[in-house]
Amino acid sequence: MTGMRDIPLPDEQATAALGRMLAAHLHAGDAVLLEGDLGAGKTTLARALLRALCGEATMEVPSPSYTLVQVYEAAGTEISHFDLWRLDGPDALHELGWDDACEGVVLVEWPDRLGALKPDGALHIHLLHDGAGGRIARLGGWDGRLASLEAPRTGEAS
Ligand SMILES: Nc1ncnc2c1ncn2[C@@H]1O[C@H](COP(=O)(O)OP(=O)(O)OP(=O)(O)O)[C@@H](O)[C@H]1O
Repeated sequence: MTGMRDIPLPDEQATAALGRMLAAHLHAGDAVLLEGDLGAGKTTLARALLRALCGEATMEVPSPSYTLVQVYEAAGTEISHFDLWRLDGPDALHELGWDDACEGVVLVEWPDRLGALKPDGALHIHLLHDGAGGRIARLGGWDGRLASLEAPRTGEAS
């Protein structure tokens, strides 16, 4: 993928700060595809992003591991958080309301399960272990919008 950008995330606070920073750039119709092994930091990033989007720093953000999707609302826009690890195939995705969800903001964990439904122009985020206890966020896609992202600020209240 061209136009990739690596952001170092030395600790959990940096992962959360990246989530908050990204939230400020998201609009209806955006898709964020979040990849990473077990323990890579997907939940940390997703929770910070959703809390920032909804403007509620202490909001409960239940894992969609079993329900496959959790839906939030912010300023009239629906934000759908999918965890597709247990998805049974693309038909099940339609039953979960995928098509309507894409009119708002979608945040997808395990996006390889989307197959042909993977949205064009999505922001891809791959969280990788950096070998020193921290993580690296490898950002790609997003039709040139990556260049406009500022580096996340750490040290803010999460
Ligand atoms: N940049 C980071 N550096 C070091 N540790 C981090 C970083 N980001 C998150 N962590 C820590 O990594 C652990 C796993 O994070 P998290 O639960 O978010 O991962 P996950 O990808 O959702 O895992 P799973 O797929 O198993 O649910 C947590 O203890 C979290 O605090």
